[in-house]
Amino acid sequence: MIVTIDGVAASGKSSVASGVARRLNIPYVSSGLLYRAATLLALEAGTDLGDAPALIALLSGSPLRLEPLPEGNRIFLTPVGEQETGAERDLTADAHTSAVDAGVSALAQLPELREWVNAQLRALTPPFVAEGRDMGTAVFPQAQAKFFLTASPRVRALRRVKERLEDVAEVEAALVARDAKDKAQSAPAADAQLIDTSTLDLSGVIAAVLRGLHQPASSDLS
Ligand SMILES: Nc1ncnc2c1ncn2[C@@H]1O[C@H](COP(=O)(O)OP(=O)(O)O)[C@@H](O)[C@H]1O
Ligand SMILES: Nc1ccn([C@H]2C[C@H](O)[C@@H](COP(=O)(O)OP(=O)(O)O)O2)c(=O)n1
Repeated sequence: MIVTIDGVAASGKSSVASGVARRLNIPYVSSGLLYRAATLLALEAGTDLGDAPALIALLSGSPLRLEPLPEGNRIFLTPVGEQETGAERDLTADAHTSAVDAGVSALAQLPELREWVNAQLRALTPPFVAEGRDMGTAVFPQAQAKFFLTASPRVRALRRVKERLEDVAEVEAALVARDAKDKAQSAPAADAQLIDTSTLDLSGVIAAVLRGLHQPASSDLS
């Protein structure tokens, strides 16, 4: 079984995917974490976020390992020279900074980078919950159940500042700008169930998804 949870930035995808996956006792997979880790490595290496061949070359020499932990995915890099020792660097926290937020959409619009991410996702063995932007459309169109989360920009910004202690108006503007840049790959699947999470708490959204696993496609659960 594959369940997809797509949605706009900070709509609750990873928290909801984690909660649903734990209830179903299966892993969940964060596709955004792969885009974020690639962006972090590019920023650190000074690689142009629009230069697909240079990015692919950088990533080919930077072995990444996505660990689909139920309580939150983590991503690890084996740094150059550490292949023998097996020592890894945990990139997860550094992949969630405002600098990565600001750069990730440029990299994510490159077809070569999307293929790099998608190949890793398609190599995974089901069952799992996959979350991102295009899980139910481009990557796993065959998924058994698909969801698309939205929430108003202000609600999403208020949720994010609880994590990062930044200015709400600035965070809201950055979220809206990123939604616009990610629009091409962020359309809901025709058979996705839409959930507006603006007035639901996390357990309410998880419950709506669990109910929706048994609903016909294309119903509005909000
Ligand atoms: N329905 C909700 N009600 C309240 N807070 C939520 C809800 N959904 C998510 N959150 C909180 O909002 C923040 C962003 O959620 P997250 O799962 O990281 O979103 P995304 O993966 O879409 O970026 C997190 O701090 C999370 O705990
Ligand atoms: N399937 C995906 C997942 C993420 N992306 C891109 C677009 C997003 O701005 C970044 C980061 O995604 P992520 O899901 O981690 O971001 P948010 O938690 O929603 O802020 O990656 C994508 O293009 N396709």
